Amino acid sequence: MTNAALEFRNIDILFDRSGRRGAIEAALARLDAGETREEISRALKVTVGVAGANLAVARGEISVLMGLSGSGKSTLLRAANRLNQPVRGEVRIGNGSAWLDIARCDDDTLRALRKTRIAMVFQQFGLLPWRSVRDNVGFGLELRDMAPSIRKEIVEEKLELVGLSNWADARVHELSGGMQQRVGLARAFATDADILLMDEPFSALDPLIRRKLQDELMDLQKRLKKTILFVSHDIDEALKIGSHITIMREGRIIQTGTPDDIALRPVNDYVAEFIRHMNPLPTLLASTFMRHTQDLPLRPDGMLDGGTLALSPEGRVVHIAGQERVLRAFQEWEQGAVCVVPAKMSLGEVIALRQRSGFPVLVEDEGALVGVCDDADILQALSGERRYGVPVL
Ligand SMILES: Nc1ncnc2c1ncn2[C@@H]1O[C@H](COP(=O)(O)OP(=O)(O)OP(=O)(O)O)[C@@H](O)[C@H]1O
Repeated sequence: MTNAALEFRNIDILFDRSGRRGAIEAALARLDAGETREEISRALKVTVGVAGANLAVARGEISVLMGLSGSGKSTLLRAANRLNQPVRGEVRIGNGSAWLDIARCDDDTLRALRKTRIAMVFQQFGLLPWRSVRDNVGFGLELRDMAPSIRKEIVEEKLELVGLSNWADARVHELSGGMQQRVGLARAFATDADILLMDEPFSALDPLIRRKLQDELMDLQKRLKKTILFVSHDIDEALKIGSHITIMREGRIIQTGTPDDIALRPVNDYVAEFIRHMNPLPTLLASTFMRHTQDLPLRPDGMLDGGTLALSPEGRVVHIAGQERVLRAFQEWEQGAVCVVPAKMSLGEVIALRQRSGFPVLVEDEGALVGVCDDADILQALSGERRYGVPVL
């Protein structure tokens, strides 16, 4: 990938529990010979944290590492700022026109990268409880010896960004978990690092706050265009915020793809099993479960004829281009209106519109009619049949 901000190439990360010289080399030889993590652990007391990982994270995207506990997500993430040192492979970061290998660069370069390019947000916030919110947000800048006046300006701006301006003088321990996590976000944004590493930053929060912070993160990311590598063990979170998702199992990458790739084209049963447990309502988009117009029987009266939206009796089509207009359409609801929705509308919203209107929901893309969602399509999407060809039950 040419526009990658961060790239892992053939990464192996091993942890030696034996203390014996040569244990890592012996483990690598067994790994190359195809032995499993379990076999290597038993024979040599070496844990394979990550094996043969390749991943490119594009500039400005949120890339999510996803998998069960112990699958190697945090270990791979931590290689991005060398909190974990790979025994083989490269961790490449773009540096103007050249590439730097974080896994092998000298300590001064590493320190500089950590100060200016890569910031980390931890699950447990990593805040200093005795300091004020303001001083926590400015902590990274303080370490960089930034002049207090400039620091103050940046800190105020980031506090405003995460909606905590009124809490600047409070001590961190006075804040709720969700607010503390916002302080963590503001601190990461304040460093001006272009790459953010986030290790399950929201997992300690209750579901409502968690969803709100996910929305805020997506919004901030759109505005600030950071490159974010995000660890999660929650498939719904991954599908919601990730532009790419990487599924890991026992230290290995099983699949990397867009949310659609993962949800609609899982490479094996292991990935499909995750998808089986996702909540499809906010995740599946109309484009993924509609029936395409070319697959519909054409009607001589022209109702679904021709592939454009000039298709229904006057005043009975409601154009809905986005969330805001869905809500408005709900308020000014015209009974019996046929809904035309964009291809990016979620299953949950399509169901609500289908329910209100009493008609199948039509799907448009760039002004052309591309598909229709009727009850059968909706039920198939809910049951998982349309997603990967296998019913849930
Ligand atoms: N510093 C370490 N020393 C020894 N073993 C480690 C170390 N860090 C990770 N491991 C091991 O590497 C494997 C992968 O762990 P890792 O923390 O990356 O998994 P994870 O997918 O992030 O799990 P979780 O969701 O529970 O955080 C595990 O077997 C773990 O015990």
